[in-house]
Amino acid sequence: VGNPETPAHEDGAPPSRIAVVGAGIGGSATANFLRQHFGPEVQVDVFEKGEVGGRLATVTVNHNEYESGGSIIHSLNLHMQEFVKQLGLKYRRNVAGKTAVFNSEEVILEETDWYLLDLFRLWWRYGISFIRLQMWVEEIMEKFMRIYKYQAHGYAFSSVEELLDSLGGSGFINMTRRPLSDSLLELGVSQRFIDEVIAPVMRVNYGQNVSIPAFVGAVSLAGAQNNLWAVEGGNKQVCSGLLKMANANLLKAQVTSISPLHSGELLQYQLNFTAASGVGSELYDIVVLATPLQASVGSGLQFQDFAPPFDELPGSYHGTVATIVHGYLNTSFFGFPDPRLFPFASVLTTETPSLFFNSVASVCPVNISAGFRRKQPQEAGIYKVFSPQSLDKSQLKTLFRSYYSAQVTEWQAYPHYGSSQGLPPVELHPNLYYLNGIEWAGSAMEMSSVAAKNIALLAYHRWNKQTDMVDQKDLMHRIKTEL
Ligand SMILES: Cc1cc2nc3c(=O)[nH]c(=O)nc-3n(C[C@H](O)[C@H](O)[C@H](O)COP(=O)(O)OP(=O)(O)OC[C@H]3O[C@@H](n4cnc5c(N)ncnc54)[C@H](O)[C@@H]3O)c2cc1C
Ligand SMILES: CC(C)=CCC/C(C)=C/CC/C(C)=C/CSC[C@H](N)C(=O)O
Repeated sequence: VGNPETPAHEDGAPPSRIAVVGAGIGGSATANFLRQHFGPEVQVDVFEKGEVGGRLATVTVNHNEYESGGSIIHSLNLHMQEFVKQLGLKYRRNVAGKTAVFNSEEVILEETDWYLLDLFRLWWRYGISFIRLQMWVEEIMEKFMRIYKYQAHGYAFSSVEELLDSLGGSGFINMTRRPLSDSLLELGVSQRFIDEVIAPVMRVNYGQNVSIPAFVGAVSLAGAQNNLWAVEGGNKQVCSGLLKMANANLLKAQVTSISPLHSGELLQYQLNFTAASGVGSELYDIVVLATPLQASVGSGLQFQDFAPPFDELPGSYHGTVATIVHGYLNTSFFGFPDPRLFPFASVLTTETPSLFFNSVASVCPVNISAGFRRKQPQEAGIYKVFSPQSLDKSQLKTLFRSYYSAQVTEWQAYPHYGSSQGLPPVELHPNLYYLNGIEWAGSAMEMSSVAAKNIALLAYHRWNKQTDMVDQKDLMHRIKTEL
């Protein structure tokens, strides 16, 4: 759409006003990076129609908060790590707990206290599938980490395809197009391992099956490793912290439409919005849309007067329900009549039509005081259940012997992978950028953060017509030889 080469200003003046639509991690990180690149003078307005944090949110039970959206962060997610450092926030390590896999009749796989025994069991059941898988994920992570070097050197990409190509060549792009199961079978991973281990991980993390693309499959598997952390006090604090650090103006308003305004050589964008106080309209030099634009998500944003016309993007988002339950887990349902003998903190499930939930896990509050311990199943505890639909009373009574409360969050959670072909564009119009296309490669806090840094760099280079910093090839080599 549009021609990215058209300049907004001919005179080399910096932009005076930039708008970001959405104050999730993507929008907040964008505001922060825009401030870093464009300097202290530019006005950065961030529009948010709901809560700062977006899909990073908590629910409160008994005066404690629990993550109901994005909850875990990988130890090699360096943007998230850097935000936490810069904001003076603290890490919260995962409190160890054992995982089991349930197939609707019995627990088919269980972690024990003995690492070597677990390894032996995996080898006995699946051969060397798990070693092959581990090496595959490590290799992908290693290539993915190149992005931090490229971005530190100021390089930007005009599309998600260009970004992926620079990290892992055509192999990475192909991984966004072919099913995870095909890639793993080709790798020599057994069908049994795919059914009993990989499928349960895809169900808990993306609510979908092993036909999701291999790239997001690898992101999901990285999210099942044991080097994970979260932000003490709640992940959404990163968003409010970044907005503050960026000295951005937060406007609690829903942007209802956007249209380009040409006046001679000058191109600006008019944003119309609705706030509690009424409707408003503002002009901006650069606009970043940091929210999914698929119809099923309902951003309420309309594109007006774009030639050629431009509208919502194809594809849909996947509905996932997170239910935070305070109660007594019905361990009999999993084949453990005596709750004292149920050793698991989380139960994943295989792809079984009769199962009405994807996973159930005992969860820790966002503030873990010293000496915190997980509740035993014979005690009332706090559990998070992921399911494709809201749980009815009888389903809740199946999973819990009794419960005090059940708080439901219905998310348009992540792309419904396979509902659209190809990856959405980053550049929608000369100075109008779209962040959330990256989710179609993989949806995670760090993916939105990587996209945020990329868009801030791209907007800066486009504004200053620095074409040599965009879509450069062979960056590994170039960086090695740069002074
Ligand atoms: C249940 C669940 C669990 C997850 N678990 C993890 C996890 O453990 N680890 C991980 O890394 N990721 C996880 N994710 C994914 C992660 O949460 C998302 O990828 C990430 O938060 C997306 O951030 P974002 O800022 O790009 O989008 P969003 O958070 O969706 O932000 C978009 C914002 O834009 C606002 N907005 C929309 N339209 C308008 C408008 N017209 N005007 C003004 N504002 C508007 C919205 O209100 C929203 O606040 C999970 C997601 C879900 C739903
Ligand atoms: C972007 C890279 C390289 C790694 C990110 C790995 C990661 C943290 C993936 C998590 C993905 C995700 C959408 C998880 C959802 S569910 C999380 C958790 N199991 C929960 O119970 O909330």
